Formats: sequence, C-alpha cells, structure tokens
Amino acid sequence: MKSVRVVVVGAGVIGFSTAVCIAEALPFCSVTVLAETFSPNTTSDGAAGILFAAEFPDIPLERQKRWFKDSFDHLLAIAVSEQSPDAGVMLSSGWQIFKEIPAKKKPFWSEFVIGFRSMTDRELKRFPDHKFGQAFTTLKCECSSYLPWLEKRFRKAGGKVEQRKVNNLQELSNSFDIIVNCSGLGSKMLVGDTEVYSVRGQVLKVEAPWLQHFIRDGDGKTYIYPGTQSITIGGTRQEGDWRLQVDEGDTKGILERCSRLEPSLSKGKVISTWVGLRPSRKNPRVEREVVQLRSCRVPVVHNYGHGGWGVTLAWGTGLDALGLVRQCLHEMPLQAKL
Ligand SMILES: Cc1cc2nc3c(=O)[nH]c(=O)nc-3n(C[C@H](O)[C@H](O)[C@H](O)COP(=O)(O)OP(=O)(O)OC[C@H]3O[C@@H](n4cnc5c(N)ncnc54)[C@H](O)[C@@H]3O)c2cc1C
Ligand SMILES: O=C([O-])CC(=O)C(=O)O
Repeated sequence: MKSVRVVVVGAGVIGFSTAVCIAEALPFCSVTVLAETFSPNTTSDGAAGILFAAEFPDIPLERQKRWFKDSFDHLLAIAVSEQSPDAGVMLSSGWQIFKEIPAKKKPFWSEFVIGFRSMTDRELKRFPDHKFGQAFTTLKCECSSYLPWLEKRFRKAGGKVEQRKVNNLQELSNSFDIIVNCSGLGSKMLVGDTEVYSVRGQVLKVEAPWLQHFIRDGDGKTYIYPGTQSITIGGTRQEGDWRLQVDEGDTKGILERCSRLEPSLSKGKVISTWVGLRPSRKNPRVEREVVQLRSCRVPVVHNYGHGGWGVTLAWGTGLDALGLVRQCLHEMPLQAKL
C-alpha cells in the first residue's frame, strides 16, 4: 500500500519533471500533481526549450553544473531514442554570437553540450556586427509535446492529476504528508515569496523550413530556434512586466532584429505570436522547510524560480527535489511511513 501522500503543486516542466522523479523513485508514495493550468496553458508550453543557461550568482557552480548535466543527459537519451518525436526532444546545432567579447568565453555548461568551440573568423564573417561566437550542438525540448509525454510517464508510475487552484498551503495539510511547491510565479501568492518576479518574453512561430541552425545573440534578446514544426524567433526580456497580451511593437522589433541575423526570415510566414512570463528570482529556490499549517507541521519542498532556464534545468532540479523529499521522509514519524 502507498502510505505517504505527496502533492506536487504545478504542472509546468518543473512540476511534471519533479513528479516523475518522485513517483518513479519512491513507489511507496502516492503522488498527485495538482495545478490550476495544464498543458497547453502553462508558461513552459511556449518556451523555445533550448538547453543552455546563465549562471545564478549564489548557487555553488558545482550544483548548477549538476543540474545542467543531469538534465542534458536525461534529454539526450530521449533525443537519440525512438521516443524523440513523441517527446518533442531533438538535437540542435548552431551559434551564439556576441557584439563584445564576453568575460567568460566558455560558459559553465560548455563541457556538457556537444562539440563546444569558439567560432572561426570565417564563420563570423556573416555576422559583421559581432566580434565573437560559440558553435555547439545542444538540445531543444518542446514542452507542448514533452509535457503530455511526461504526464503519460507519470500516470504509468501510478501518479494522479487534479486540476484546481490552491489558495494557500493549509488547504493541502489534511490530505497530504509532503507538499512539493513547483508553482513558478504562483509562489508569489502561494507562499508569499516577494523575491519572485516576472520577466516578460514574446516570441513568434514562423514557417521557414529551410533554416536548420539556431542563432542566438548573447544579449538574450534576439534568437532563432528551428524546431520540429516551425521556427521560434524572439525575444524580449522585460523585467517586472506582467502583460500577457501581444505587443505589436515587440513583434516588429523581433522580426527586424532576427531578419538582420538571418535575412531569409523575410520570406518566412508568421504562424503565431505568444507571450510568457518567466518565473524569475535572483536564484531559483530548491530547498526544504517545515511549515506550521493549522495544527500540523508539514514538510514543504520548494522548486521554483528558474527564470529563462526552466526547461534546461527541470530534470536536474527535479532530482534535487527528490533528494529533499527523501530527507523529509527520513525525518517523518515512523507510522506515516508504514
Ligand atoms: C518566451 C520564453 C522563452 C523561453 N525559452 C526557454 C528556453 O529556450 N529554454 C529554457 O530552459 N527555458 C525557457 N524559458 C523559461 C521557461 O519557460 C520557464 O523557466 C519554465 O517554463 C518554468 O516552468 P515552471 O514549471 O516553473 O512554470 P510554469 O510552466 O509557469 O508552471 C507553473 C504551474 O504552477 C501552477 N500554479 C501556479 N500557482 C498555482 C496555484 N496557486 N494553485 C495551483 N496551481 C498553481 C500553474 O497553473 C502551472 O501549472 C522561456 C520562457 C519564455 C517566456
Ligand atoms: O534566452 C533564450 O535563448 C531562450 C530563453 O531561454 C528565453 O527566452 O528565456
């Protein structure tokens, strides 16, 4: 019998990755994913889903490396298997280019992607405004396919799902023994975190099947990512902006900037425009605490605040959250575990 009841709040890429990690590793736990929105209506669904990351200032680099490597290895195994089209995970090669030479020419994740190297002068010639570039093969994980695929895997491991908004953690204290908070921006309200904020991002989907390589400006505001069905081009990074509606000025700016890097985009057909709010924080919160909820003390594991890198870090931080759930189990009274 499954005796420990775990609830994961959130059905984005962080929630479902974490839920799968827990349900598969701890078969004596009953795991429920509870969320207000599910695919295709989460932030994760619209993310370009490319794997690379910026460095967080206060998380030990070794931990960030582990998050990246665990995610990369997990998704690479899917990308080279027959599951690749169902899961929406593929290899993706291209260039990140810089107008000024960056302080660190090799990011912390360069050893985990495939074939990382500096671009040659010959390769850089087509980008006359840029002085430096990196060429590598990484992965692209399209959450509109990956989330349904993960949900299937979760249900296969015995997981349950329920759609509803959680107004406060007290609501969960009678029905669950451990709460795992993967509510992204929702953590502002749910756990009163004043450090979590929105960074608005707008992207366009374009039909341009002749484009095969990604191009990203190192400033993070202009990128072109070929995918399975279309090309995602972007973007914007508007801090503290909570607008979900499309901004026509942003659309124009994205088309102009991306066409400067890839002139043939002017022949592409815009299929759709999408806005998402990155659940941002100075550092993601992957930690546990014990919270007093009415008369009970309930262990809570947090896993949110991944900003623009949630797809990249989901599996790695999901495994860390699993480790934190294990620690909660060790500290629980014996009768709850039987
Ligand atoms: C334009 C854009 C492009 C991006 N591109 C990339 C990329 O290329 N690579 C990359 O790694 N990342 C990218 N990201 C970032 C990525 O999308 C996020 O980091 C990631 O989606 C965060 O996942 P999440 O599960 O934390 O949040 P979400 O996907 O927002 O999921 C949060 C979940 O919590 C639920 N929830 C919240 N509050 C409550 C509540 N009170 N009760 C019940 N449920 C609740 C929601 O309903 C939802 O199910 C991009 C983001 C944007 C906007
Ligand atoms: O920055 C990128 O290249 C894509 C991304 O993660 C984002 O827009 O958040």
